[in-house]
Amino acid sequence: MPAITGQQYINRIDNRQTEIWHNGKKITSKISEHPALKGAIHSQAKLYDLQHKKELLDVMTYPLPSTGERVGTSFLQPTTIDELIKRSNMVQQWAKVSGGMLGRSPDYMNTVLMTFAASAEILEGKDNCYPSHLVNFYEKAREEDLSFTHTFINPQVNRSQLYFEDSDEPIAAKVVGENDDGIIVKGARLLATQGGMTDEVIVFSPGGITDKAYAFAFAIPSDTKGLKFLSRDSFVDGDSTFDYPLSSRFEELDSVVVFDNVLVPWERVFFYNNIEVANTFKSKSAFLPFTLHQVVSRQIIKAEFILGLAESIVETINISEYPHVQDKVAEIIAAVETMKALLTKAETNAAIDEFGLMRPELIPLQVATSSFPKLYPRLTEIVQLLGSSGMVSIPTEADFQSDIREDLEQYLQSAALGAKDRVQLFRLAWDATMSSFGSRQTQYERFFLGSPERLRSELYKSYNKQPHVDFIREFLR
Ligand SMILES: Cc1cc2nc3c(=O)[nH]c(=O)nc-3n(C[C@H](O)[C@H](O)[C@H](O)COP(=O)(O)OP(=O)(O)OC[C@H]3O[C@@H](n4cnc5c(N)ncnc54)[C@H](O)[C@@H]3O)c2cc1C
Repeated sequence: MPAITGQQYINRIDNRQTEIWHNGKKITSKISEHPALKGAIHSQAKLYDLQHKKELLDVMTYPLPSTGERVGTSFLQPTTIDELIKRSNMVQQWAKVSGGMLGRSPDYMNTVLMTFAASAEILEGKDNCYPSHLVNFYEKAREEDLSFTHTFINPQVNRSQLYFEDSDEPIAAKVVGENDDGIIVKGARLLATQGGMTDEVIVFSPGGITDKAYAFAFAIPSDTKGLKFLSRDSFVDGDSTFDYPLSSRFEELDSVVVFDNVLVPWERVFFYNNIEVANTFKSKSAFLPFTLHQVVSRQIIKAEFILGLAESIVETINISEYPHVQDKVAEIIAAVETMKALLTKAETNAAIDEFGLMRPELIPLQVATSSFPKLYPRLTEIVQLLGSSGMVSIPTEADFQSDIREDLEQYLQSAALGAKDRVQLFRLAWDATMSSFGSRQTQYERFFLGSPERLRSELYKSYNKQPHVDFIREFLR
């Protein structure tokens, strides 16, 4: 089955017996009908449907050389700059559906898996490493258009550098045994966004491993025996897209993943019991440049969404004449254009890497992704500052159908819009920046790639500063 449709995605997710716990209960209904999950699942289905739109076919899919069947572009291993740009066009096409709010649309993990498989030769000849398993799994995922959640970090128990887990029962997931069929994993991992609403979960060591029991990488179906997704409380307050324009459609949920003596079949183990590989595979692989390329492509759409939102508020209440308002919107414009310029530089300076991939230049992408955790909270703050009391003068759809409708229409009208349209706009601004959904978006942009300080430290370490130091030396001569 090549690139799937939305309905195929929904059927597959519903047919799985995935164990998801939500608000004190195990979900027993169809997952796609559960109030906390249905919005994001149906939005994700729309993404898959775009793969079949005639006019988008060449952006969203590509033909497999072996069979000619069309598969999703996010699986494409690019060998030319045109193919690299095709990848970012595809990411942006999907991101536009949610204004960039679906952080873990399937292209994110498809990209990650694509890079891991392209770099599988790193595992060749190493102890307890199975490069062919990784390549086979990538090909299966590409041909069946599988969707993924992932867990790359350990529970937040004690982050001191001196901490070693010594509890009798594992907390962080570790290998507790192996047999003819595979490895057995027990313990927990964080933080699977979309946990339960994907076909599979991909699990990689968090890095900085000193005990080989924690050194592993594998992928298993979401409904594997013993695997549980413990979801956080939902931020969906209702189905109305007028009242909750974003949370009703794009609430992805985040979950703790519990492995209760889960058997991972050998053919799904990429490596285990190898500390050196666990600590270096991601950094030696093509993971970083291509994942950041996906991330920046999406973040541009999100910044453009915020720009559109801010300017819509400005026009609606007619505040464009004030210099500080122009200054604030210009700040968002500068963010959008800077992010776009960085993406263009990364693509223009792409070059073939050691794995034969057309790799985007890393530094501009690191600059963009290490800036965005600071930029995004500021962009949402600007929306709040421009919207002022409008951000909370937001009656509901039901209010507009009640006896107070005439009052609302009279007193909540604005320079450019009637009351209902104005409130609809401000509810969107509220949901993007102030609701529990909006606050989580800010936290997501701050942390989803790792802590912002670590991103900037990586930029510091990888940037070639020497020419600039030489410049100063020359200058002082
Ligand atoms: C909304 C959201 C969705 C996410 N989705 C996913 C997902 O789908 N899959 C996934 O695997 N992960 C996901 N993550 C997890 C994300 O990767 C982590 O939040 C990130 O790596 C930071 O780890 P942490 O949350 O454990 O923070 P911690 O490491 O516990 O950090 C807490 C604080 O301590 C500081 N700190 C910790 N260690 C050090 C140190 N050594 N030196 C200096 N300061 C330190 C940090 O800077 C931070 O301020 C998600 C996170 C969020 C917020």
